[in-house]
Amino acid sequence: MEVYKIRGGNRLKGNIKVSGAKNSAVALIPAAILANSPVSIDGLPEISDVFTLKLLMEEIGGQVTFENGKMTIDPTTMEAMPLPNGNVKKMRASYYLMGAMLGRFKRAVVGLPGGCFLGPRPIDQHIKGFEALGAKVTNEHGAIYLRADELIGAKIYLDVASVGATINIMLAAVRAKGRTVIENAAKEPEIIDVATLLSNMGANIKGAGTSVIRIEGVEELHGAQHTVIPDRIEAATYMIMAALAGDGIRVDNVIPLHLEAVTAKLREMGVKVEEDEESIFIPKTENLHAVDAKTLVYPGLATDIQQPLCVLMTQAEGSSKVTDTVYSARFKHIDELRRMNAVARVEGNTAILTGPAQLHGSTVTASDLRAGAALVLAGLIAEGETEVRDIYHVERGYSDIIEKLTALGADIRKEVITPASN
Ligand SMILES: CC(=O)N[C@H]1[C@@H](OP(=O)(O)OP(=O)(O)OC[C@H]2O[C@@H](n3ccc(=O)[nH]c3=O)[C@H](O)[C@@H]2O)O[C@H](CO)[C@@H](O)[C@@H]1O
Ligand SMILES: C=C(OP(=O)(O)O)C(=O)O
Repeated sequence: MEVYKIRGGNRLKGNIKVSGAKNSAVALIPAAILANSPVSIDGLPEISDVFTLKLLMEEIGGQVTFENGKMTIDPTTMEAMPLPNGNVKKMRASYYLMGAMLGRFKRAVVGLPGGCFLGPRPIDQHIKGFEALGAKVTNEHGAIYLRADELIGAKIYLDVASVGATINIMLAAVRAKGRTVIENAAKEPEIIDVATLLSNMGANIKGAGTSVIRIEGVEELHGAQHTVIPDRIEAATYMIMAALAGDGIRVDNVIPLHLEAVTAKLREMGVKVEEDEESIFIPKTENLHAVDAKTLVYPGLATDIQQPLCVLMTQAEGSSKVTDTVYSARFKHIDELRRMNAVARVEGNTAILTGPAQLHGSTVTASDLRAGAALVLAGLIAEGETEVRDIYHVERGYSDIIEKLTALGADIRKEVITPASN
């Protein structure tokens, strides 16, 4: 089993470069299925979700190269191969194969996705959208079967502003006949990024990034070149790390606008955040104040940053509260932080953390991606050694994390431990 071993207490300094956004990358790659010639995507993060998608593109017959963050996907030889099991289960966003394959082939078989368990994660809104476009959708032994004679544009009101449902419906609707209108669409920057690639492929999409997206279906989509936007969640994680353990850290390759909610919350806690055009500098933080926070859909504070933010709250003077309104059970990290001496508890969909607490190194387990990131941050400020287990979750979303943190002065390494030392 691979683990991270972190010796806490080092002060960190220097520049850290954010990689391309996971939540864009995992939709941009399946979008290539819709083209009739190769699609190239630059700036992709080297994370397991991207490697898994490369395998999935190949499983359905695509020719794929991936070098130095650039993936070129030739979709011309792809077929509507059923994907009921296997790689689709390793990640959440394999659900985008449903929309993209339905758009291109008018049929698909895709196993229900894996990914982070954050409490229930239904895909009913995706399915409602596909059905509205004319697909027959059934769940057979844990795989979703989608079939349509033709896709016809429709008006779809999402009951929840779901990122995945918005993108998935967009992927199918760009090849439907006529106009699709998605109302109460999610507004996350990754949706704009995917719409930009699709538009460059010849799609007709208006309103991405607002709550109403209008799509006029087209007969064909062609190849295109695209560069993925920076990962705002990775950036926010490193901003929090800078506030916890930094003696001056510049986070490079960011779009500050995408980070407004986290920047505001950090400032409220007493962190100095100096924004530049494409970077953010955080000088050494002296005193942290307790705050209350609530996760919301974009442009609110992202649920994906709630778990790392909890670590900062353990270091703030007083009692902080963070309520997760998107995933009410996303608190598995709290028990692990308590093992490290954090003073924290969960009440309903709210975590309450009292600080400042001197964290102690411990053996802890990452229950999901951002819980893992939170435990890495906690390990960096803990007294003694922390061992983080189940790091495969972390590697779904943080490109070169060991190299990036080591370059700032962190004492973190990956080790293989044998079951005997469990
Ligand atoms: C690959 C990817 O982009 N993952 C992100 C995406 O996940 P994902 O797209 O899966 O999350 P959604 O935006 O769909 O989920 C938002 C909320 O809507 C609910 N819901 C969603 C779909 C549905 O059909 N029915 C339903 O009830 C969910 O349970 C959740 O409470 O957005 C989440 C919320 O910002 C982030 O945490 C994930 O990092
Ligand atoms: C929950 C996350 O990812 P996914 O939706 O891919 O599981 C995340 O990125 O924090």
